[in-house]
Amino acid sequence: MTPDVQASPNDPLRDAVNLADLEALGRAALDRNALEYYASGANDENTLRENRAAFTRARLRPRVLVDVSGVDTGTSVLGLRLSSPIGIAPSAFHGLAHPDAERATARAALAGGSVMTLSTFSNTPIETVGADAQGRFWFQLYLLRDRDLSRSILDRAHAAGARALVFTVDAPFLGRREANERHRFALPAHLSAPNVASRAELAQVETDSGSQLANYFQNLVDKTFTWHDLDWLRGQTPLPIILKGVLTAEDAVLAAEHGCHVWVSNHGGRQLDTAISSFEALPEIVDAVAGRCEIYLDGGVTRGTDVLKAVALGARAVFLGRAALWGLAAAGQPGVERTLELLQDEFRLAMALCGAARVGDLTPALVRL
Ligand SMILES: Cc1cc2nc3c(=O)[nH]c(=O)nc-3n(C[C@H](O)[C@H](O)[C@H](O)COP(=O)(O)O)c2cc1C
Ligand SMILES: O=C(O)C(=O)c1ccccc1
Repeated sequence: MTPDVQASPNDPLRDAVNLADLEALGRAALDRNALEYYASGANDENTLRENRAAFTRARLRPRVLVDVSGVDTGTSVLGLRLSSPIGIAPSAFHGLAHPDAERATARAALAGGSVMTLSTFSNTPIETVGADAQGRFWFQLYLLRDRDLSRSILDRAHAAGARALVFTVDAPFLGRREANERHRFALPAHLSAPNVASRAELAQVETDSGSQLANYFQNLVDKTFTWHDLDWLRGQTPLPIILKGVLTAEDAVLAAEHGCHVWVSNHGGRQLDTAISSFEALPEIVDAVAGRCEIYLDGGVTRGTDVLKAVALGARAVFLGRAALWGLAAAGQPGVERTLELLQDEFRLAMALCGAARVGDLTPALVRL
């Protein structure tokens, strides 16, 4: 007789039953430099923790005796069909996680019927990722002090098939991730940021104190940009513009008035420590925007019930930052696919147990804050 252990060959990805299992696999695959870059939040990491805690505190009010024999998790973002309201947030330097870097993430998003947001600071050129993603990608912009370079990046993203421009507005300066300062985070020599700078430029960055990354970023990114300049940006690209890093009703109203969509985020707790959790910021933003634009959310999403709560309260979709990186570090493309699959399965079950057969059936009445 064959023992059970042999009947089920050891496959760590298949054996992972939730995103925490994938996180453990991903963490184990990284060296200290990469792990601290991915995991860290700003300062005391209050906001990092609070993003998770806010989801956990909110309680569900499930409805019963609804036909949930065929739950449909499908939705759309800016007209793009998604298999569920789960996308991948932009994060820099996927090459720290896996040799296939952003190409693995893009292929996983395509395979999973999701959408990937490609960071300005990817290790892979926009064109390569665009070809892999086959239209299932948005491009995230850090506006650079070099406006000509910014413009050329925008042109390239559009030409490569990006469906939207995600303009990050919460990082004129990088928050202080103290572990990265203490251990002088540096991009390994084999990696570069081909959309913005050559490896040679990167190597010239002052490294005798603190994080190489923070210095590098500070030199490149524009800090003068205001609401008045949005019309300029509007003129540079035909793509829909999403402002990422909005946390207040006031700014959400300004975004809508400027014809932009809103991405509720505190950058995964990596920028302003003690900033409000994105989940707690959501209701006032939904209220203020009053249907004028789409609203997305990221920060601490690791459970199907997190997705359900955010969507019930008015988010069109949620996006995964670190969760996708852990999957990527664990196993490349199949790891990110598993992350998306596990979370989508959890979301489907949560919908069924809440008495919602369609994403459109998710309403604020399901959530008690
Ligand atoms: C390692 C790392 C790198 C990131 N790089 C970027 C970036 O290049 N551009 C950006 O807009 N946001 C960046 N973010 C923020 C994410 O887009 C997202 O807001 C955040 O990770 C969501 O929180 P979560 O990690 O809890 O899911 C980064 C986040 C992490 C963890
Ligand atoms: O680390 C980050 O959160 C981030 O947004 C970033 C992106 C590029 C370079 C440095 C930091």
